Amino acid sequence: RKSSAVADKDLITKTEKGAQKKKQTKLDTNPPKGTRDFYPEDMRQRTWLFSQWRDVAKTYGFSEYDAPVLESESLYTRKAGEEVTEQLYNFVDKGDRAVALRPEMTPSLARMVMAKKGGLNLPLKWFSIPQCWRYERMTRGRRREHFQWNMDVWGVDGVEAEAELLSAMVDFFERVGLTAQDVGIKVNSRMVIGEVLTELGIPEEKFAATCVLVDKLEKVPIDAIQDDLAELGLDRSVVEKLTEVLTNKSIESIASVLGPESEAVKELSKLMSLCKAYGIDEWILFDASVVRGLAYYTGIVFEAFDRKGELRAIAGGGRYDKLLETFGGDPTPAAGFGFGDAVIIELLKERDVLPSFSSADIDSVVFAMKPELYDDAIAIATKLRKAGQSVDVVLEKKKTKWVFKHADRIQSKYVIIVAPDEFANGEVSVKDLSCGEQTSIKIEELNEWVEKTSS
Ligand SMILES: OCc1cccc(Br)n1
Repeated sequence: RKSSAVADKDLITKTEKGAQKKKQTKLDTNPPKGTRDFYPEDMRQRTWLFSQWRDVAKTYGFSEYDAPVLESESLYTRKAGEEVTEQLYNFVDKGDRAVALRPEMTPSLARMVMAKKGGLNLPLKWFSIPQCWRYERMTRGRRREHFQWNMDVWGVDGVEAEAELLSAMVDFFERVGLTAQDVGIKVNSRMVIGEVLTELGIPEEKFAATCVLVDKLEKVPIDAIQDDLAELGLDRSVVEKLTEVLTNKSIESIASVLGPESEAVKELSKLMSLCKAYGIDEWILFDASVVRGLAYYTGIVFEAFDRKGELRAIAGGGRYDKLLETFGGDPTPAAGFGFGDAVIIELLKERDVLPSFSSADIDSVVFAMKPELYDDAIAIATKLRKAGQSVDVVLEKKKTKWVFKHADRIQSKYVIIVAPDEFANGEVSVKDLSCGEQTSIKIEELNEWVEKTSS
């Protein structure tokens, strides 16, 4: 047996060697490709954005729900050539199940509604702020995750549901300091395309995939999707007729194309008059070229955009009356929107209306001038916390100079100094960092001080 001293020495050498070995394989501190870390300042910004979304949802009487970020892949196998399903973040799990990180929330919502088999009292007005995922080859270096505010109304046939959703979107924009000069919301109905395709004798089952292709036409030249169009059996004349119809920028002009009995024209006209009733019509404009890229939309569709045209769509949504049936459920009307967390932040920055999130909003830093006063300092901190203040306690022996620098750095409003002489007189010293003034306050009057300074 080695003496304990020798054994200890060996152990230390081994530990050092271990540490050295560990040092060589340095951790990659980046988050996984396409994902973000939220440090405290980022998290304050995210919490602020989510609280704006939650406030609007509450104001409109919507209830929050959630579902797993992981879903069965079968929820998203729609085979309509959508970007959102082609870039699925899917894999086979250890139980040999084909699963995916949700790329959107609506299918989870449909699954939850279907699970209750009519046991839910309609209409439903539900909202959620899920993190959604896509697996895009990093060629374009785009993000693979975002948080998307979802608001949905289930069980309402009429465009009253869409009008309520549009009003909620506008309410959010106004809350964060944007105006109808900054943002517009383009509104259309997929029934416009539906009526044109019916006129041209294209069967109903090609409707969804055609809409997805038309949406792509907005972004790429027609040659890029010629094969897809051919595969769908859409010859050039059909596409030319469609693109000609989609150039219409007024409901009157589309009415001249579709005729006075057009259902699309009727629902669009009704939606516009409801928007006037909400007082949001200056935000809303008809644009027949808006189709959105999700296959399951069946009627009204809309998308919010920045009027300077510098950013991608801010938010989008529409009616999706057939989604439950595609999952084998009962026909249930539904409409909703999705609102991503990235574009809106870019827009608020660009319009210079994004608040600052540098401050952790600390009211007081409390510190014991002498270690023997530490117990008294934490008793005072506890008193201030119970009175409603957010208090940062200096947990170690620090010089006063450090404490003032620290308090300044975290933008605290006050520094409470527990010093021997004042404490012996039943007082603490309070420094107001907004003006530098330092006064003594009786400990038994601290609650009144909190009251006075927080009003
Ligand atoms: O907007 C489409 C989408 C879906 C999931 C994740 C991200 Br980032 N973007």
